[in-house]
Amino acid sequence: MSKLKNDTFLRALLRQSTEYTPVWMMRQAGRYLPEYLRTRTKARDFMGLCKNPDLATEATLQPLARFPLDAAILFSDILTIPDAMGLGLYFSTGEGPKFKRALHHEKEIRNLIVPDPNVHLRYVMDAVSQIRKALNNEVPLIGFAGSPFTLACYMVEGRSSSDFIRVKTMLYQRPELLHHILDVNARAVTAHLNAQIEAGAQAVMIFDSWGGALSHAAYHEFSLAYMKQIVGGLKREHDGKKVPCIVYTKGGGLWLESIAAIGCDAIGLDWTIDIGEARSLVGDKVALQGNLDPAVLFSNPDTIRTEVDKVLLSCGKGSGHVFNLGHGISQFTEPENAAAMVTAVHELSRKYHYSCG
Ligand SMILES: Cc1c2[nH]c(c1CCC(=O)O)Cc1[nH]c(c(CCC(=O)O)c1C)Cc1[nH]c(c(CCC(=O)O)c1C)Cc1[nH]c(c(C)c1CCC(=O)O)C2
Repeated sequence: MSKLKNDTFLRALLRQSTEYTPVWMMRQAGRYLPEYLRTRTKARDFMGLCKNPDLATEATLQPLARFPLDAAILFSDILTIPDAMGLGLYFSTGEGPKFKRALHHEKEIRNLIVPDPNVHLRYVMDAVSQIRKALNNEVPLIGFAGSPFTLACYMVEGRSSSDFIRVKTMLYQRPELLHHILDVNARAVTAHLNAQIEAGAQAVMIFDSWGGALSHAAYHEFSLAYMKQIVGGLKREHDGKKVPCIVYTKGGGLWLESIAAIGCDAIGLDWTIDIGEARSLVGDKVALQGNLDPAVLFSNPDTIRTEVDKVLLSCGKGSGHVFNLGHGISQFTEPENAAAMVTAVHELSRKYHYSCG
């Protein structure tokens, strides 16, 4: 396998020196791009896009054609795993994801099985290999999955929720039942990420979008413990290269030291914590990824530049930082403002890196 032309992102995740701070954006392929909306009309719906490797490749490459990003992320969704478990994922316009067969009864929960990623999620692996070919070693490809707890939120609620009443009721009333779901999910996510690594993903990220809704104790028991199990079961090397792993808990700012201790290479930060403070909490144990408030991109290029510099300044000199938004880019973002962020990171970050010469 030939050499990556731009491996800045992978080096930063491994806390090796780089000339500038690499940058990508969570949800970088998506509805804020008019070309994505055009691609979406070629499929019946969003899942039709995910399940068609040609279209998934097209969508993955769109943000890279516009912005000089330092990494690509597989176009897919965290909910492909519960879909492969037979829960019947669908998206109704304006309402987000839903499941036809949410987990309402104990029998359904006891019958859950870990899907074979190379059979039931073959379309994801096909997309990964096709995207790798199309990227032609320009930048690395990130594979991903949801955390066991975040997946359980959707599987039990059956849809997005603002209060997670069902899953939290289960957590306190039938903890052993939730633990069963989480254990199946952790095994499914491990197998899914390892299959993505074998298909060509050069780094992986676990999205724990709802772990931050838990209490301190419940987060450790019901979310972090299962992410630790996954991290421990990942293939950390493929084709002679290290495959770094990023763990992102939205709202996880209070738990950074425990997250850093599970063996991941990097922690994704949302925008609520000061990145310099995060650095002093975790020391040089892990790299950090983040953490501009996505709402900054609703402003203008000058303000964006100022806000980017604040994050870089707080992070300080040295290696181990991947610039990103603190959560996914909003569908209402002007693409020009995303461009301004990427340019600002590349230009302003050079002064924070020690030159190798
Ligand atoms: C919770 C979650 C989901 N999916 C994901 C998460 C974790 C990250 C987070 O917290 O945002 C992760 C995800 N979803 C998508 C990606 C693709 C890669 C990328 O560009 O980052 C990734 C990494 C595509 C997508 N996933 C989805 C879209 C929009 C679908 C469309 O075209 O209408 C995209 C581009 C749909 C989706 N999928 C999900 C929701 C809640 C929705 C609706 C979101 C909304 O309406 O804003 C579940």
